[in-house]
Amino acid sequence: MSVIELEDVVKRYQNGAETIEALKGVDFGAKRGEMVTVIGPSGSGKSTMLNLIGLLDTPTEGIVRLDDREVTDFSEDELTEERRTGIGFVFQDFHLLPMLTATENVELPSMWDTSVDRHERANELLRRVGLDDRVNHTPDQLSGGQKQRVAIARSLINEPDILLADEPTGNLDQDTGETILEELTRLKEQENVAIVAVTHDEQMLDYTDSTVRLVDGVIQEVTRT
Ligand SMILES: Nc1ncnc2c1ncn2[C@@H]1O[C@H](COP(=O)(O)OP(=O)(O)OP(=O)(O)O)[C@@H](O)[C@H]1O
Repeated sequence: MSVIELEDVVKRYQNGAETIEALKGVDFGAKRGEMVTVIGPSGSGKSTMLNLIGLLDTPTEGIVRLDDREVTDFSEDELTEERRTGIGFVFQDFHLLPMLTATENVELPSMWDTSVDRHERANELLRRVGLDDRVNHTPDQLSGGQKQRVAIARSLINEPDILLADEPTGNLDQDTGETILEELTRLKEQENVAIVAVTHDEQMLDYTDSTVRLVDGVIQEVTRT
């Protein structure tokens, strides 16, 4: 069963008198333990799709389902909770806080949670991404690939069901990009998360379970690897 699903989703933006149809009836799903990559040219609607999957926006038409529940049935509090704990985000430019150590950056999204030893869990996640010897380093003391590993560890701190990755290799050279993709491939199974990645990077397609090609707001092709 898909943990996140879009059914015949249309998204229109109103720009003054102009209406832009960014998604024109998109069907999409991602399961736990699976990586789905959305690829397409600039302006094809990838970010729009990611915003809907991340519950950061709502469709103009169609249905978004999370764990088989229609998102329109969620209360504001439930939506906030899902965004905070159900979904982890990884960005092209890492979004780490420069004054904080790797451990503190990883802990940050769980600051409200008093039920766990956050420090311990953050260090455990950093160990899992191979950074046990960098826990006390600040971002300026880390390479690009190491920063992205910290960001991946941070995205997992609240044990999300879905990890959304927006151009995760966009700021990395090819070799480093590959190690990050290997890391994500390993983690999707270990952590049992659905990974939805958006990219221009064709090298990602070697690592993904399924590729969705988006062109001008329409899914042109779905390829399973
Ligand atoms: N808030 C907005 N208001 C108006 N139009 C928008 C808005 N956001 C996106 N669009 C338009 O919707 C279309 C899809 O944009 P989107 O950002 O989803 O594309 P993308 O595939 O992510 O592009 P890129 O790879 O360049 O980031 C584009 O034509 C864009 O100009």
